[in-house]
Amino acid sequence: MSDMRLVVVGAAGRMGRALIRAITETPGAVLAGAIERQGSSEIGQDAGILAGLPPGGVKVTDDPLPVFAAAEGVLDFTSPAATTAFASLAAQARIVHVIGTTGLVETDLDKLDAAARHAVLVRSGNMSLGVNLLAALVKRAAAALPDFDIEILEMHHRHKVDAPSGTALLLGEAAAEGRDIDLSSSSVRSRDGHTGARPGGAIGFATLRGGSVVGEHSVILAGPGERIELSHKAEDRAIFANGAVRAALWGRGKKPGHYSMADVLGLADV
Ligand SMILES: NC(=O)C1=CN([C@@H]2O[C@H](COP(=O)(O)OP(=O)(O)OC[C@H]3O[C@@H](n4cnc5c(N)ncnc54)[C@H](OP(=O)(O)O)[C@@H]3O)[C@@H](O)[C@H]2O)C=CC1
Ligand SMILES: O=C(O)C1=N[C@H](C(=O)O)C[C@H](O)C1
Repeated sequence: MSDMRLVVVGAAGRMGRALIRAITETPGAVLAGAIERQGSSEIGQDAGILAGLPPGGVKVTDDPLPVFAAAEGVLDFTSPAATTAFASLAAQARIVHVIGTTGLVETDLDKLDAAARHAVLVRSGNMSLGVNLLAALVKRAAAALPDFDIEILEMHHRHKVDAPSGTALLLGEAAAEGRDIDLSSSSVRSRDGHTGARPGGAIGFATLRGGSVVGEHSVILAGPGERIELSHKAEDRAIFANGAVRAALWGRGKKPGHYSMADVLGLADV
């Protein structure tokens, strides 16, 4: 089979550059395009150079249509507005759309579901192997300890714009699934002032931002007289980028649908 032709959107971003490196290093994948927003100072730049590699001949452009038409997959770690627009283009081109963008709201997810009727879409708040395994462990722990309080703590770099992180929400969903409860009606997103005692069965979120932290998450299960902490620390964005490339290769030839990283990694039934 020929190498899978992949496009990176948001190519000049922190993840965009990591994705270009991951594609270049992965056998079976080849960089077929690099997209940035109109007006970006990186338009016309060689994507390899942008990612700290030797020049590879793919220039950054702001016109996704012809690039998607000649590709088989797109890797997208941008913003909710950009991702919903790219989803419609990827669906028209019938190419695999791997989405790492976080901060998506219900109306965005409806648009992604519509796109997934025509093309393969793989989306996860965290594309790393470690976090997806952690989610499976959290689901089990939450089910095994129904009376323990669950709190999710995360820290990210100072540039992150959404909270709680996509990973924190993914871990919250795993805990809620383990308890057979609905996350949106059980979560406590912030606390300030006289909050009253902790509601039983709540899943709490706490957010820290600062410096250059790539991503750290802890799920704390607190019971009477003892506490369990399940944690993941990301040290390099390559773990997310490698997961995204793996997802694209997995999605090649699959039926249209909205898939998760747990599907890609075979963890969906763990
Ligand atoms: N699921 C996962 O495993 C991971 C998810 N993420 C998520 O990925 C997203 C991006 O993170 P990060 O790389 O740190 O952010 P950056 O801001 O560094 O990168 C985003 C890039 O997308 C570009 N962009 C925005 N809109 C468009 C558009 N319409 N067309 C083309 N390019 C566009 C931005 O350009 P400009 O700067 O000009 O706006 C920027 O270069 C976030 O939502 C983050 O939470 C991050 C890491 C892992
Ligand atoms: O914005 C980031 O950097 C990250 N975003 C994702 C999230 O919101 O969880 C994944 C990772 O933690 C890094």
